[in-house]
Amino acid sequence: METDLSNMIPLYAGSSQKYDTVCIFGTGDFGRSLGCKMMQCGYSVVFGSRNPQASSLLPKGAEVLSHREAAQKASIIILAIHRDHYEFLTGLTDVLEGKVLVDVSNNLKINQYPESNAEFLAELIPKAEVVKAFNTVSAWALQSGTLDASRQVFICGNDHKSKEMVVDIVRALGLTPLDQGTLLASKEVENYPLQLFPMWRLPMYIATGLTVCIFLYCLLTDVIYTYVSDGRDISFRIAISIPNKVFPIVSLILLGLVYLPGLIASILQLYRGTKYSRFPNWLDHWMLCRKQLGLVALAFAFLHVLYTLIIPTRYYVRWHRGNSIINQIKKNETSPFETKSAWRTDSYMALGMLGFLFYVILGITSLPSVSNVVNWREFRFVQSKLGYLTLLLCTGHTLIFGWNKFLDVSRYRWYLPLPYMLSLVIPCIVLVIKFVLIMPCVDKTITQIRQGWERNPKSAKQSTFKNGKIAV
Ligand SMILES: NC(=O)C1=CN([C@@H]2O[C@H](COP(=O)(O)OP(=O)(O)OC[C@H]3O[C@@H](n4cnc5c(N)ncnc54)[C@H](OP(=O)(O)O)[C@@H]3O)[C@@H](O)[C@H]2O)C=CC1
Ligand SMILES: [Fe+3]
Repeated sequence: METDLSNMIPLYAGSSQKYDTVCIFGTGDFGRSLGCKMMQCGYSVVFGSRNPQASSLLPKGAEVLSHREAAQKASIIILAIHRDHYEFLTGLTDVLEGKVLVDVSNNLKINQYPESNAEFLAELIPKAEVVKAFNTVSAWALQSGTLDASRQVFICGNDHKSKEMVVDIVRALGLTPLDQGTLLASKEVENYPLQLFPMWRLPMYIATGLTVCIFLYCLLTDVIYTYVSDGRDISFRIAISIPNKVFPIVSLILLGLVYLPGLIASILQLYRGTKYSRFPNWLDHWMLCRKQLGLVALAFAFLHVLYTLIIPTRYYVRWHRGNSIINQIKKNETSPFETKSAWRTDSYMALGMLGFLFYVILGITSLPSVSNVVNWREFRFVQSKLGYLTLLLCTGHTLIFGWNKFLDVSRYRWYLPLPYMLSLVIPCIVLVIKFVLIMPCVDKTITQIRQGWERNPKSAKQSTFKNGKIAV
């Protein structure tokens, strides 16, 4: 920790607003940061340490005593020490009896021990009430003014009153308490800080897999095909031309994948005739990471826009343009103006720009700071209606870009479909299914099912009971 806490002056030192005394065991990074924050908020803090005299970095006004003396001064003891060192607590069983022990510890690996640290502590000191809290808040965040995500404090414990006491402290520190239930939940809570972007993992795997596959496909049908059939080296296309094919293809496929699980869910509900039946786990997980899929899709669309904007400045494009003008001058001819081509290029660009605008609106509304200020109906309107409109515009953009290229057999290299055609498969499937589902007769049944109607109530109840959980 770089900040010297010993120079920090508690905000409320000497003020009339004083809370209870809280004891913190351990004068390490976390103990010191939490202690300082608590003193700033009006708590008296007493530290319990192995070496009370040697602790020089502590905030001014903090009392440092031996573990036994410190524990006697407070009804809440926050254990800012690692689980491996908990054993010494057994020697303090008599003073810890009836006290609230707050376990803040984390592990180095997911499921490192068979039981959670909090459960281990509860077994070690059965006569104390153990509450798990603060483990997702970093010492750094406590010192530097908390970030939004680290403001949440997950709390779990078996005793309601003890949990309430911890909730009060959390609130007083300006943090947000989130009750996670009994100590049974502590294992999950301890795994939270060890999970790295859990909802981003699947979208990133899909995006990386698609990017690699489509890049190789374009490389094969463009650079390698030209080299093998004509002996020409057009490998320079690897830098801009091929990525600018890959980005829109991946973006459109990902956007299609954002809306596909919702449709699969509707079809499943129609087929089962009830909503009171769980979706398969893969579908649940897919639905949960739709926002992340959409944001990755937006990033790819953004790259496509950037790469397209720099096209006129490329050497190859400038050379090609100059060359064709010189050729026309040499032959003393002018290529005729084609209204059809003008219409085609203008309309695919117009659809592309509009599609991108809605894409950006979708991305912005999915940000928590924006989605928090719109109500559920507005959020659904943007994410569903505007989302399908975006998909429609972007699919239209790609269809017009492709135009009648698919009719030209010479374009099919090694009999493989044109790259842009790959991007259309999923979006077209999604749009067709959506079109069928919004037909009044189908839509009416889906709406009824979503309002709780069941085609076969008896069997639905049995399956709900069997699964022990109700799908919403
Ligand atoms: N650092 C962070 O950002 C976060 C930490 N945590 C958790 O907080 C706890 C403390 O972390 P942190 O402060 O970073 O760790 P440190 O290593 O900085 O501090 C741990 C403290 O525990 C005490 N200690 C060390 N060995 C023993 C022992 N054998 N017996 C008794 N006490 C001992 C020491 O205090 P003394 O010398 O005073 O006895 C030491 O300063 C950990 O469980 C960690 O998982 C949770 C969230 C975030
Ligand atoms: Fe495009």
